[in-house]
Amino acid sequence: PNEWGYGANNGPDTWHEKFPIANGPRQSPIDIVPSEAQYDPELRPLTLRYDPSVSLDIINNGHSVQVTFADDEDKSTLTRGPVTGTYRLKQFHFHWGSSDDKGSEHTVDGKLYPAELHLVHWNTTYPNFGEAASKSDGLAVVGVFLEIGNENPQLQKVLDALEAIKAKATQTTFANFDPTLLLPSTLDYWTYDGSLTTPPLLESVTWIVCKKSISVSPAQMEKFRGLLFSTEEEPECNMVDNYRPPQPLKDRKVRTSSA
Ligand SMILES: COc1ccc2c(ccc[n+]2C(=O)c2ccc(S(N)(=O)=O)cc2)c1
Ligand SMILES: [Zn+2]
Repeated sequence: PNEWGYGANNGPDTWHEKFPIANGPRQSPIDIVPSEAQYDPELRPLTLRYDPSVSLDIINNGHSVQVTFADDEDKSTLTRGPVTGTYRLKQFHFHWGSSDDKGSEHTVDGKLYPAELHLVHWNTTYPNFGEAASKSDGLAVVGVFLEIGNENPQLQKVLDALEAIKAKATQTTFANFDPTLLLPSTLDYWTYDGSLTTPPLLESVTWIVCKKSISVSPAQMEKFRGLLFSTEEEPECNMVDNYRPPQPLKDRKVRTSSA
C-alpha cells in the first residue's frame, strides 16, 4: 500500500489524505521566533535523568534511526520543565537533510539546522506508550538541534552502529548507551503544544526544544546519509531529507524558560 514517507508521491504534502489531522490546530514542527516567545517564570528547569542500563537496541525503521529503551520502570525520566508528573523515555531518533543546509524539523527565525534529535517520553499517568500517544498530555519530546562543528564523540557511538542497520527493518543490540551525553550543556528551552511530526501526527506532544545545539562534523553527517529508506530486497534509496517542514502556528503561544 502507499506507505507514508518523504518522497514526491508519499511525502508530507500527501499525509493529510490518510491522516486529516495533518491540517489540525496543533501540528508540529513549527518555526520558532525567539522574539515572540513569552518568558514564563513559572516554567521550572527541565529535569532529565537517564539510566544507560535501559538502552536496548538501535533500529532502522525505514523513516529514521531509532534507539529504544526499556520503559517498564521509572529509570530514564523527564520531570519538571513544562510538564507535571513523570514521563518515561521510550526512544530517541533523528531527522536530517541531504546537505548541511537543511534537515531539522523545527526552525529558528527560519534557520534550518543539518539535523535534529528527538527524545520521546510518555506520561506515566497512562498505562503505556500507545495509550499515552492518544492523550493531549500523553507525550513530551525534547528536540535538540545538531550544528556543524567538531566531531561529537558520544554521537559517534550511535553512528558506529549504523553499518549493521543500513537497510529498512534491520536492528541490532545497543546496550549501555547514555543519552545524557547527547544533551547540550544548558537545558534552556522553548515549549509549545504540538504533535508527532510523522503519521499518525497525533496532537499529544508537549514540545521542549533546547535553545543550545550539539555539534556534528560533516563526516558524521555523511554517516546518517549512508542509511537507506529501502529494504535489503529493494533498489537502494538513501535515507535523507526525512523531515516535515514547519506547520502553521494557529492559535498557539511559544513559551521560553529563560528571559
Ligand atoms: C499509536 O500509533 C502510533 C503511535 C506513534 C507512532 C506510530 C508510528 C510511527 C511513529 N510513532 C511514534 O511513536 C512517533 C512518531 C513521531 C515522533 S516525533 N518525530 O518525535 O514527533 C515520535 C514518535 C504509531
Ligand atoms: Zn522526530
